[in-house]
Amino acid sequence: MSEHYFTADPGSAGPRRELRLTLGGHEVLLHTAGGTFSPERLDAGTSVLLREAAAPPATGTFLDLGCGWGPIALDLALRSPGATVWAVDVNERARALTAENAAAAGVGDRVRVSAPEDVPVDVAFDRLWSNPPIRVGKAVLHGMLEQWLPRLAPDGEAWLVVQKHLGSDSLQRWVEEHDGVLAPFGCERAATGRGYRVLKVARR
Ligand SMILES: C[S@@+](CC[C@H](N)C(=O)[O-])C[C@H]1O[C@@H](n2cnc3c(N)ncnc32)[C@H](O)[C@@H]1O
Repeated sequence: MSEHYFTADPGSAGPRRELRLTLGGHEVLLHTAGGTFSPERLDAGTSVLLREAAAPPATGTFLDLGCGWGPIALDLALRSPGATVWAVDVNERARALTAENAAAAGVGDRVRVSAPEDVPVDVAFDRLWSNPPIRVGKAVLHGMLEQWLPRLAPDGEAWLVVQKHLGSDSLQRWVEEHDGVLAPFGCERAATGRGYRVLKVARR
């Protein structure tokens, strides 16, 4: 059985940890566990994304694609008091931690934790924020973007953080030059920091 954090069944749970973080301007006490992404600390790339992405609107429907234990979903929900945030992950333990952390942060009623296949098809997203799972390989990553980017609302924006040495520039080119379902979308490099690029994707 695989023990990668990005599988549905991430293997042995490993230690539970407490992390005290400031998300969306609020200090929150969260729990993480082994078998999820970056359980020891807020990932550097996630931190760059939260700092560099344009402030989300106060209301709307947002998506955290690949939520892990939930830092992006919680940041969005705490910043935008009128928003509903879908927190989606294939990893069951990650989803359980996100639900627990959202409840502890007081936003459990606005964070909808879900397996990818359970998000209703008629939900459109005003914002998609993601630290996507690069290590699943290009084919899977590209498939995820082809599945979720077309679900952006007409004025929707996606903000993605990708490590430069893990292919941020080629991912940007791939979106820009896509001549299928992503043809309506442009992709620009909105920020750089600590070896990461923040990409903004929106309809041209
Ligand atoms: C780089 S981690 C980011 C986790 C979290 N958002 C953070 O910033 O700490 C990427 C996440 O994507 C999830 N993932 C992998 N494949 C996925 C898929 N097909 N659909 C949704 N999530 C997926 C992984 O389980 C992992 O939790």
